[in-house]
Amino acid sequence: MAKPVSIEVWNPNGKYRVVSTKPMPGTRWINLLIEQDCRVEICTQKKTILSVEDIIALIGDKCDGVIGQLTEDWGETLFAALSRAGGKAFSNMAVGYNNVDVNAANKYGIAVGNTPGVLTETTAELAASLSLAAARRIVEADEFMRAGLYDGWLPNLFVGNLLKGQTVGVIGAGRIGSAYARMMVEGFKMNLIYYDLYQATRLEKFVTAYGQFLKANGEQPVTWKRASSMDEVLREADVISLHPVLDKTTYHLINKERLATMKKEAILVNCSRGPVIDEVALVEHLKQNPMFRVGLDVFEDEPYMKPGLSEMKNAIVVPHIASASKWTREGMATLAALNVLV
Ligand SMILES: NC(=O)C1=CN([C@@H]2O[C@H](COP(=O)(O)OP(=O)(O)OC[C@H]3O[C@@H](n4cnc5c(N)ncnc54)[C@H](O)[C@@H]3O)[C@@H](O)[C@H]2O)C=CC1
Ligand SMILES: O=C(O)C(=O)CO
Repeated sequence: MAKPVSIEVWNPNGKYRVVSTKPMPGTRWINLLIEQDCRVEICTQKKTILSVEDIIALIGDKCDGVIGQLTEDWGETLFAALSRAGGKAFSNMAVGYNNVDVNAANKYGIAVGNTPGVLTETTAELAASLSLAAARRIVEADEFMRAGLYDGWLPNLFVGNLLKGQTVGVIGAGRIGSAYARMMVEGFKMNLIYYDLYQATRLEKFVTAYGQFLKANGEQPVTWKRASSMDEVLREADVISLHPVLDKTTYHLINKERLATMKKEAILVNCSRGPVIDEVALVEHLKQNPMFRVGLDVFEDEPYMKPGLSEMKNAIVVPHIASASKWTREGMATLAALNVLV
């Protein structure tokens, strides 16, 4: 049995017991729960990733709902424990729910919620930031300055890629993929090629209208194409950003063979889930192709990186912060609380 976990309690006499496995930003989510007569217990344990045993200890004998995190393994064991404690709802503070076994939740009659929408623009902005940082070699250049290596302007110093007029490729043109595509098309006048199982009609209309606007103003219009396969995107695009869900169909979507079909100077960005890329194959590809660059927010064995990745100058790595804006994180916490109330 896991050791007892430390908790902070709000509204101790509330009728319903709701547990949050982590402190979350803002107080709105706490107030919403208190208004509905909940006793709110927040785990304050100094341990980033809670084990299944830790969470079972938190659930205890009586628990009406849990707000959990994407780092936790919400499968049969936890849903059985929550059901035994009388629980009726589980809310994942994330839009991605690949850590949740929805079938197990259904089996125990536990409703599952996630937090879509409030993180769309924030996540797309990080994907755009990584695209720009990779194209213009911002991290390498910053390290160079801090190391005191700059001794004057040079024609060949940190030469990168111009985005204007190049092609941006989006794989998974849902909420975030479409928001990212709009940023890159409108902000940098890139042409779009995308692959998704469904047609992104609103995105296509946006790019068409923007292209017409540019043309009417005497500028080169932007274009769009819906690719019939993912491979077409990989072959044609200069910057490729991955935004699909993680499931069986997208696991290792980017592998050794597919990396080999990409342009030698392409940029690959991943703000979806780490296992969408075969990270071992990626490290090898980065070694063999120094002009190929990546911007990664997520990793196959999070929080770890595959051997060799951290040494690659052509990789920018950030710790799963794509949705980390104050507004978004407070919004995610609010949605997560509303999910356990309905
Ligand atoms: N790095 C981070 O902090 C964040 C990561 N995410 C990840 O981004 C994912 C996408 O989020 P949203 O855009 O809100 O979801 P969404 O459901 O709107 O978009 C996902 C898209 O992927 C497409 N898709 C599914 N299977 C596919 C396949 N085999 N090939 C191509 N496309 C496929 C779907 O048709 C859909 O359009 C989440 O599931 C989550 O894993 C989301 C937010 C923050
Ligand atoms: O929401 C998600 O899926 C994340 O990865 C974190 O915002």
